[in-house]
Amino acid sequence: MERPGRLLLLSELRVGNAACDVSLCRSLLTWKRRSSSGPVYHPFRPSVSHSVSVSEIISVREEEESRGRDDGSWKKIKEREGKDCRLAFTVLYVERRQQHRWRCAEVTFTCPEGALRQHWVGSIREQLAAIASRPKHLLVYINPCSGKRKGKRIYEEKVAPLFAQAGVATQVIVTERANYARDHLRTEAELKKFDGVVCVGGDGMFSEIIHGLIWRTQMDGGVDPDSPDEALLPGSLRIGIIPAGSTDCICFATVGANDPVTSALHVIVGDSQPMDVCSVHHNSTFLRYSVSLLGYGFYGDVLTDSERKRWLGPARYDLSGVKMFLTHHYYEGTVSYLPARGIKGTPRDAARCRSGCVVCQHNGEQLSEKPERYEVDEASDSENDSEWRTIRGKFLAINAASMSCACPRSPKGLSPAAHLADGTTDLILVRKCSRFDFLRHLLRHTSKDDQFDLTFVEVHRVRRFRFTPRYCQSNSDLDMRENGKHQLFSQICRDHPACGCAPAYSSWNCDGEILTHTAIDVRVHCQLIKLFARGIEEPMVFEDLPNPCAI
Ligand SMILES: Nc1ncnc2c1ncn2[C@@H]1O[C@H](COP(=O)(O)OP(=O)(O)OP(=O)(O)O)[C@@H](O)[C@H]1O
Ligand SMILES: CCCCCCCCCCCCC/C=C/[C@@H](O)[C@H](CO)NC(=O)CCCCC
Ligand SMILES: [Ca+2]
Repeated sequence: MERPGRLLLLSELRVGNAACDVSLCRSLLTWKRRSSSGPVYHPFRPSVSHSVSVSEIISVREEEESRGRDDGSWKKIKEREGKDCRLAFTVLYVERRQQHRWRCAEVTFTCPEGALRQHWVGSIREQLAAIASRPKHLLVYINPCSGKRKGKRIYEEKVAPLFAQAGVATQVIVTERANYARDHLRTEAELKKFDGVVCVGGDGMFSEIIHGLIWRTQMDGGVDPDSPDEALLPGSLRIGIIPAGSTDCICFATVGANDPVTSALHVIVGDSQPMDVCSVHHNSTFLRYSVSLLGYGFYGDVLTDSERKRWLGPARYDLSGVKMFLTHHYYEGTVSYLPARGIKGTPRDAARCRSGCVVCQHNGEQLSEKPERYEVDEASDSENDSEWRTIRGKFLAINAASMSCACPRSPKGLSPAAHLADGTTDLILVRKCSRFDFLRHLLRHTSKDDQFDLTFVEVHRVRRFRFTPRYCQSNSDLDMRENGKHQLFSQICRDHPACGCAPAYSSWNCDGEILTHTAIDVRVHCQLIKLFARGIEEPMVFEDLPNPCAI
């Protein structure tokens, strides 16, 4: 029973031919078919009830009076649809489909009189306007070259009409070159005018957006991005991702699907998902930020090789993946890391990071309440500090996954138990092993088997790590990528793997971009940015499922 104080509206309205009791409470719009004997409970004819949370209503519109008036079909429409459009209003709302997809559904209510319709429409609009987290003005960047080059069409056909229906104003910029969006955000964009930034593209385009926004925030706040020890300032604008790229792992891991309509709806309802960001430095020079994968060895080589095959589209990764698997290069070097202590969660947990994740909440609160704890670790981070661990060896792959990196290629991801916003990254070390063993490890990314349960694989949840390739160790300040001799030999070996000579170094794959240095220092910044997302929702239990019987 609803407490009377919470009930805003209760009317008998029609939905199609059926009379319904329709109520609007503070957070719920409910319509329930009346049984023929009135609103009394009938054990053999249960009435169908639908509820929509106001937070998931997209918009409400009054139906047009002119429909069918001129050609005399008005009466027919009335008869067929059982409604008088002059007194009707339609509510557009989020409907959940399979595999975390959202769609915009609608229901039309017919009122007995115009004043009642006004009252209903006005009340719903008032409630929607009171949701402060909904964006009203968005800055949209479209990469016309992402994935299968369909970004512009996807935005125009699937996303723009939804934003228009929801009354979200946009400024749309189609990028003209790589780094156009990043540079525009750094220097030109009037960010005060907007409630968020939307990027239409892949992980590389998202990377441009965060680089622009994070840079601008640090400049405005007087923070030096070149200092690996300085805490970065969080930005105020949320970012929406309309997936149109080749991997789209950031969208997949934060929403659960790579679907432009689903993403647009998460933007409209004003969702918010905090996310960790890693800063990557070489000595005291800032290189890049990363939110998904930092991969040396296998994933670095796959990316380097695939960049020469861009014309192939998303299939380039499969081809380069097979090639690099057969090439089977290993790399020598030293990894040092600062284990994440005093936090919840481990990389071998069965639990996954999901919507409203308690691990992320707990760790985020702990790091913001006791930043000194974090700072103490950071301040005493000399190589001699007992907290730091060091591993020297030969590796096929060194991967740091700050989130699961789930994507359609690997629905559980590189580190299935990694968290979006817990202030840590999972450092995965795959030591030199046979081709057969490496294949076992890789294939486990696509099955239920545990990819870490192998003797040559280890995984550590860390807050900071460093890597130095072996050939840099004699002079750690010198990065051998800048040494012409080694670069030349390495290039020859890369292009002619049959020569049997192992290359000295690989490259880092940083969220799909190649880094210019191999010796790096990586630090996780807990919850530095926010997305228009809510994390992957758990599948609904039976009682929560929308009733399939439409009214
Ligand atoms: N107008 C443009 N012309 C050429 N390149 C662009 C343009 N705008 C952005 N870029 C660059 O294109 C690269 C790839 O873009 P994006 O990440 O959107 O697609 P993708 O590589 O197909 O997808 P994914 O990163 O998911 O694999 C990015 O590095 C980005 O900087
Ligand atoms: C021989 C059979 C092997 C099958 C194994 C499949 C394993 C798949 C794991 C997928 C991990 C994706 C990690 C995501 C990285 C993104 O930040 C980045 C940018 O989009 N994508 C790539 O680098 C693209 C990297 C694509 C790698 C294949
Ligand atoms: Ca994380």
